[in-house]
Amino acid sequence: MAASTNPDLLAAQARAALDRDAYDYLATGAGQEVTLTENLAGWRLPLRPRVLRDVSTVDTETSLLGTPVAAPLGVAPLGFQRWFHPDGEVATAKGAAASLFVLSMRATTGFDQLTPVAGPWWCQVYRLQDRQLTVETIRQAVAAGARALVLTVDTPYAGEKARPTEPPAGLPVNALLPGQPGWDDPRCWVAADLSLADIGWFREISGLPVVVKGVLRGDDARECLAAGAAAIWVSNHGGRQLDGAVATATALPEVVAAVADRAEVYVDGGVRSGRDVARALALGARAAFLGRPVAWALAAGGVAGVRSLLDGIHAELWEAMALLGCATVDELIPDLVTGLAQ
Ligand SMILES: Cc1cc2nc3c(=O)[nH]c(=O)nc-3n(C[C@H](O)[C@H](O)[C@H](O)COP(=O)(O)O)c2cc1C
Ligand SMILES: CCCCCCC(=O)C(=O)O
Repeated sequence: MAASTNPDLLAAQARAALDRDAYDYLATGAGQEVTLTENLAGWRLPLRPRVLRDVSTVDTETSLLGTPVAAPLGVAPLGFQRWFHPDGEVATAKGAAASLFVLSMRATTGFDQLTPVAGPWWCQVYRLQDRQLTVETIRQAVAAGARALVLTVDTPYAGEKARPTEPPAGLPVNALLPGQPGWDDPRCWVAADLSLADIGWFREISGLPVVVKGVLRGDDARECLAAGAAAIWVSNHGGRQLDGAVATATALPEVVAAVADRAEVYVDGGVRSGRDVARALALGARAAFLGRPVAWALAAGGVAGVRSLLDGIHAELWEAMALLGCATVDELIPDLVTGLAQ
């Protein structure tokens, strides 16, 4: 079982538990994996703790689009989770029940098995080439209790990966979609003509807030908000799309400045500790999401592995806040990492 947040240890445990293809699919970045590496480096921002602050109580609670959460962290959408563990998304959702869980549209488990075990959850979506299939899937997500849609916008085409990613025959790669179409069915490929107008379309057909995931620029963030987005998620898909794209820790301040408190901003990519979550919040994010570490923990330890990882990250965040001199998440401000006033 994974008993640590140490990313090297978790990755080694996952490597031991998985076959080579599954491990490579999980680990890979796009191109020469420059962005994959830069995402990690981006968070190595020196911390500037305040001392002589009253941290006799430290409160990590916040809310995400109105949903109260014990800590400002969540599980990023990860496709094909039954490739990593027989219980796949069900195990992850159980392990993450105290956090926010985002279900991938490329899930390998149907809504019916997932919703009885999940805490609060959002559903990640693409606009598929078949609009009707998209609509029917979203109607099911709404009926199953999704509290928001996370529209991924950085994947008009899948970035060419450094390592093989072909899922094994028999893995139900479209388990959420009516009829469970196969991997090679063009109706389920992502629509490459996705536009700002689709943000309003997703909101209308679902009645849910739409979080736009995959934004790296302030001007794009402003346009998404004007088009009806409820929140912006700074992401480069964990370095799996455009290799060379800016690290998310570097992109975050520009997006936060452009959004200017009009909406919540989230971030993922290379977040590996509670200290990284504290850095993300100091730079203006409302929450940080974890991708690969959750899948490593799932592969190595199933439900208990995921729970242990998220509890560990939460504990690290608590400690980081206490030692930074912050009693609440609102006290995590840019000065603590940049030396610049808010
Ligand atoms: C194995 C794997 C599968 C992923 N599947 C999806 C997906 O289905 N939809 C999506 O929007 N992002 C997907 N992502 C991107 C993650 O949601 C997230 O942006 C990224 O993993 C964060 O970086 P990190 O892995 O360094 O934490 C996937 C990432 C990985 C590693
Ligand atoms: C390599 C194509 C699979 C796409 C579905 C999951 C995903 O987004 C990923 O990055 O992997």
